[in-house]
Parts: sequence; C-alpha cells; structure tokens
Amino acid sequence: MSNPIYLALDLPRLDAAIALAQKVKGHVGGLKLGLEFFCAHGHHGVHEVAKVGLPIFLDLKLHDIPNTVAGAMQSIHVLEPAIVTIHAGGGRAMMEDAKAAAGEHTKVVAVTVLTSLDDGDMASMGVGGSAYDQALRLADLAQEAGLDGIVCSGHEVAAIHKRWKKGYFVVPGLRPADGTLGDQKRAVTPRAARDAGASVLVIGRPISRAEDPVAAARAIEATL
Ligand SMILES: O=c1ccn([C@@H]2O[C@H](COP(=O)(O)O)[C@@H](O)[C@H]2O)c(=O)[nH]1
Repeated sequence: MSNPIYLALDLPRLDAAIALAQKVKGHVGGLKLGLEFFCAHGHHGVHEVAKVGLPIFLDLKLHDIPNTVAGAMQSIHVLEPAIVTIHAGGGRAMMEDAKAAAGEHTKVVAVTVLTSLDDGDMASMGVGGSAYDQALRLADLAQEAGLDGIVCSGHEVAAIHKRWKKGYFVVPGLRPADGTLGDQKRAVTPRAARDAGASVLVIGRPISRAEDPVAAARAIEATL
C-alpha cells in the first residue's frame, strides 16, 4: 500500500518549501499546497514543487458561484494535480460543475466542516446540530453531486465511509498523541484516522515545525 501521508507545505518561501519536501520525500506519499503557498507562488511554484517527484494536492478550497469555480478548475487543469479541494457549502450545482471541469486524473473532493470548527462554531453560524451531523449531511450532498470524495475530520470518517463505500476520504487535523493542537479542534492521531478509513492523511506542522522534520515524519509513518 502506498504511503497515505500528504505533507502540507504551508510555508511562505518557495526555497524553504522545496527544501523541506526534498528532505522528507522518502517518508510521505504526496505534497499538499494550500492557499498560503498558491497565493504567494501560483502556477510557477506548483511546477517547481512538482519537480520533487511526488503527487501534488492543490488545497484551494474553491467556493463561489458554479461558473466561477468551473473556470478556476479549468485554469488549474494544466497543473495536473492529483487532488483538488472545493467547499461542499457551495452547493450541489457548484460541485457538479467543478467535477465536470476537472481533468480526468484529478480527484475533486469537497471540504465538509473544517477541522478547526466544533459544535460551538456550528451554533454561532446558525447551523443546526453538531459538527458531526453537518459533516455527514455535506458528505451526502458531495456524493450526490458525483464528487470523488470529501475532506472531514477523523471523528466522522468511519460513519461517512459506511454511507459511501467507494469514496475517497481526505483527513487533516492530525496530531501525534502528544502533539500540540494549535487551531485544530477536531483532531485525532494519524493511526486513528487511518483505522477509521481515511484514504489520505494530511499532516503539516507536526512535521514542518518539528526540530527534525525527517525524524518526525519517520515516527508518524512508523505508527501507521
Ligand atoms: O478541514 C480542514 C481542511 C484543510 N486543512 C488543511 O490541512 C492542513 C493541516 O495542517 P496542520 O499544520 O497539520 O494543522 C492545513 O494546510 C490546512 O489548511 C485543515 O487543517 N482542515
């Protein structure tokens, strides 16, 4: 089985991101480039990181009217990402149009409820029920829209897996047992997420901010 860890390269400098990716590439299965990286380095940065030789996950979390999101998907087609994120909250038509506009080798996955949000945040946004309930509702909508999968926390992935047998499940918000949570509110360990059915384990700061990123990546890999 291939390594399910995608390293989140949330670093402002291109040279530092490439250096980190080169260091840990033997212990991760892919590289995730998010908003911080893409806003700073755009297509050029993606091309440079792709030279490391691992699959690229573009975590752009697209969320707009269907026509605009479809246009954005077409604009990133040339980068041949393995995975792209959109927001399930954009609705069914937006998700359908995003999938239709994506390249045939790109998995389009929808963020359900960000792992930095909890039940209190649902209430403050006027969303009925818990973060868990909302993640399941949006996962059902993403499945109906014909997407490849979703992004959720390790707390919901087992339940969503039961309802969507062939889904592709991306799980961020992962922390080693003794890890610092930071802004993550629905965290689990990488092993727990894997056991619950995650297809991809997104890990950023526990590796990128470690004193020895290679040792940190190797230690996480050894738990899987
Ligand atoms: O719900 C979500 C969706 C995406 N992310 C992204 O994953 C990484 C997590 O980084 P850590 O440093 O391991 O916390 C980051 O790039 C987020 O943008 C998420 O955390 N939660």
